[in-house]
Amino acid sequence: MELDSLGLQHKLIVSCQALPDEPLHSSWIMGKMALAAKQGGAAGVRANSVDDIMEIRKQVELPVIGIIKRNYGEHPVFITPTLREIDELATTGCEIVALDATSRPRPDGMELAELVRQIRLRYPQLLLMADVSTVEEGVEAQRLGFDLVSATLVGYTEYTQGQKVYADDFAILKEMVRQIRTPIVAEGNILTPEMAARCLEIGVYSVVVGGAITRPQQITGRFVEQMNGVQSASVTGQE
Ligand SMILES: CC(=O)N[C@H](C=O)[C@@H](O)[C@H](O)[C@H](O)COP(=O)(O)O
Repeated sequence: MELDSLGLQHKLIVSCQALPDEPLHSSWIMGKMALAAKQGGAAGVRANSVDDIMEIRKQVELPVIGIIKRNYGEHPVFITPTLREIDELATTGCEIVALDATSRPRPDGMELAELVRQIRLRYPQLLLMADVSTVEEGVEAQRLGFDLVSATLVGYTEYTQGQKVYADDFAILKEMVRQIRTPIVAEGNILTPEMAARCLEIGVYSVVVGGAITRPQQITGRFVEQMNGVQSASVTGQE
């Protein structure tokens, strides 16, 4: 499959995810989230688990980036960690699969290069998106032939803790665009429409927005945080 045939270039992809410990955990709700995203003009969807992807595909005809988040004990690699998750995702017909492409060892001990080789052999049609946390990991993902490189894990690996993709006017994305020819995806903590537009100016291929659209507990939290500590005019006026 050709990436450019999916119509994702310079477009918004909405991540519709709610894990078991989140209030909206439900394939039915994720299907409706995807429908709402489509009505709002999203060009694609990112989703977790076979059940959610199947429901989303019933609701919308948009390209899907599929992942399976699975924990193997205490192992830190959890986004599509092994070939087992790839086999499961292949049953959904999702156009793109995203997987952890950090330099960390995988739970089954397989090297990333070998995993990519096996996926290409089994599923030559599948497009592969590398979820990385550093520019160097993005460079390596390009070398391994990934179709997309996404900044998904910036700030989420032990060695990038505390980093935000938007720091210093998206410095890390600028560096990825400069060093990597593979299309770059801005993902993770893109919180406003202005931020998404800025990522396009910087030269990314697409922007993935999750929580700021589909996690109401996060959206509510930001309202509350902003409002806390503000003294209302009427209260201060009475003093
Ligand atoms: C680190 C991790 O587990 N990221 C996950 C990857 O699929 C999702 O939980 C995020 O929602 C997604 O990347 C979009 O990011 P944000 O929700 O910040 O817009």
